[in-house]
Amino acid sequence: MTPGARAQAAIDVLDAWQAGQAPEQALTRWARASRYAGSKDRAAVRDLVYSAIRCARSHAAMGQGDDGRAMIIGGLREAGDAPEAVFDGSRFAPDALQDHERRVCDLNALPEAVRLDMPDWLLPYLERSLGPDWRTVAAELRKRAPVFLRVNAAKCSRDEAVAALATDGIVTAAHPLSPTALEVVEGARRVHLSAAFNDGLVELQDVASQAVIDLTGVTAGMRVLDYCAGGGGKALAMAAQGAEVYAHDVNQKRMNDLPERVRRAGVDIAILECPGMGGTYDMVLADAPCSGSGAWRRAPQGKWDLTEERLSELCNIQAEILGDIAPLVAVGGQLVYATCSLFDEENQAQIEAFISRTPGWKIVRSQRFTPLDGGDGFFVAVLQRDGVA
Ligand SMILES: C[S@@+](CC[C@H](N)C(=O)[O-])C[C@H]1O[C@@H](n2cnc3c(N)ncnc32)[C@H](O)[C@@H]1O
Repeated sequence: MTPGARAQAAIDVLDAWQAGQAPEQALTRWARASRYAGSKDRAAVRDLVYSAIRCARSHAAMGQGDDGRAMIIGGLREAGDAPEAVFDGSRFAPDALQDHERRVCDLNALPEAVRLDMPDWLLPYLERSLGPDWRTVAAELRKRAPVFLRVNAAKCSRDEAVAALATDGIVTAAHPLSPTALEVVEGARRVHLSAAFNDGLVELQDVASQAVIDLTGVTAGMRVLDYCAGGGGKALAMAAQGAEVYAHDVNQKRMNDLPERVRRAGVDIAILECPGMGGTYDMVLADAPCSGSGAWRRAPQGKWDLTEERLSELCNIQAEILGDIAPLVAVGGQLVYATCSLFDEENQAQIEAFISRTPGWKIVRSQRFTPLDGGDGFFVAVLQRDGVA
């Protein structure tokens, strides 16, 4: 496909997104209807679409409109490319620029929320939660996230994983945020096809997500319940440390891929429908449903979908989950609460509210990561239940 044809495809997908389709669904529909598109074309269209969604407000403004076409024009302008070269009206390419679309608009001249690609209502939340860093963090969320791998300590060392990945042309570098983390420097699209991945030496997992597991202090032999296991990323990381891991999720379907991931990793994880039936645990992890604001580089549609009402609903669900899991922690055991949110309401404030309404608990440690640390934004708090185990 020509650059113009790829741009037109991205415009169609973005228009479908604006009409209410999820980006992945819109991309899949486009790909099914466009059998001529090769893997490089599909990857290029996906990149255009996700860059546009991350920067939807600013790029639309820079493209003098509010639709997919304007977003792609604006994106080209921010990248320093001339939109006229792509919007030339040739076969399969978008129509040539209209007069109003030729007006150049500088990113720095846009209002703050537009320039930072945030809904207006979110700015005070970001400022309150992140302090003086908030603008830098918001600007970072406009960029594409790096790809990280977790080395499966149950199967190999970090150096062995680096060497195995290199045989498939995947270049990685150790990341300082976690001793298990590798950042993919070259060949990210080949990871799924590599022998290292298929033999379970590595898993795709954000570096901050790995650092959260490091901070739990999980050790071999610990009986651990992952109460909100989802795809099982954190459950797998804890099992790789030798813990006896039980996985639960209110939505069982979210764990559909877990048995295959467990097999690949060469670990054991028991899937539980009713975690209360299993007695108490040394550690219960709640990687709670949240705004996902720390991961808006990867799932940027989330920042446009979130509303104040939804945020407050999520805070209520998190408080409920904390109340549900507290009795599952053994006396003297630990409750680990984590979110991939940047907002204080879902993080420290949530934990402080839990401590103040639930006697018998203390905060052992808590930490927040932002994309300025390299990975996704994350929060983790480790709480201890009073008493002798
Ligand atoms: C952030 S995701 C978990 C991601 C996962 N831990 C990982 O590392 O891949 C949150 C999960 O919590 C689940 N969830 C939501 N409400 C829940 C509840 N009340 N009890 C248990 N799980 C819940 C959701 O289905 C979702 O899979």
